[in-house]
Amino acid sequence: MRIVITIGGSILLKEYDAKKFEAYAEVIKDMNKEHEIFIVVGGGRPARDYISVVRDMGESESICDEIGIQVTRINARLLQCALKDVAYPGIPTNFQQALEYSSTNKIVIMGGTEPAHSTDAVGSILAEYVDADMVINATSVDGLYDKDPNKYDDAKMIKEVTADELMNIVSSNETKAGTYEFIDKTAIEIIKRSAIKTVILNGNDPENVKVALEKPIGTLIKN
Ligand SMILES: Nc1ncnc2c1ncn2[C@@H]1O[C@H](COP(=O)(O)OP(=O)(O)OP(=O)(O)O)[C@@H](O)[C@H]1O
Ligand SMILES: O=c1ccn([C@@H]2O[C@H](COP(=O)(O)O)[C@@H](O)[C@H]2O)c(=O)[nH]1
Repeated sequence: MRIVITIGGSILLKEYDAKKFEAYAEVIKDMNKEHEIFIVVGGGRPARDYISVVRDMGESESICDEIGIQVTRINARLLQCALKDVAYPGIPTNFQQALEYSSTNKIVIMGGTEPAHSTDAVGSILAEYVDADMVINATSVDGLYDKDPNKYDDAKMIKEVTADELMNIVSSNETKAGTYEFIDKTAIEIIKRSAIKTVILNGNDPENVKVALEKPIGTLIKN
């Protein structure tokens, strides 16, 4: 299978050390024996911190997004370091480059592309562009809930959802730089039109990404 894995910066940089990058590198190398893997890395806390500094300077949301993109590319570079020579040694800045780099049979890792969406959208567009079979979105919660589980104790997890239902749940979310929480609307629109199987799961344990290939885990976005 051709698989796009999006990994939240919130997971990789939770402890600010090499361990999570190295743990992901092992899982990705293992999956790469049987599958063709593309990775998209998010910005996490560092992206939010930098965006906040630039916003305080009065810069536009697009400039704030651009700073966020730079951070996602640094995070992608860190994962590339952990994967060593099984990863392609460049970070694509667009989808055509990603496809070109993949022709080397190396694992392609990228961050953001252009302003006004999150790396979740990058993962969905990349999956459509390279005709992937599946997207695995590794985030910091077990999956989609009917409301933010970090704010509401009674939030209930949802195991399956359509793109339209998901859009309703996140419809009130903000669309400012660094605030594309959980999943953004662009990502959902692409998932809907491409109909590529997408699973959102808890990536704090990298092994969960492998589990998604074997059995239901997290939230499945169905057609
Ligand atoms: N309905 C919801 N279901 C699940 N999580 C939600 C929901 N609404 C908001 N959230 C929040 O979304 C967060 C996960 O998304 P977030 O964008 O922080 O992480 P990420 O995509 O994994 O990483 P990053 O964007 O930092 O690279 C959770 O911490 C949770 O609090
Ligand atoms: O293609 C992209 C990717 C990211 N951004 C901006 O960067 C931050 C961090 O990315 P996350 O995926 O949310 O971790 C994001 O909030 C955007 O502000 C972007 O504009 N375009």
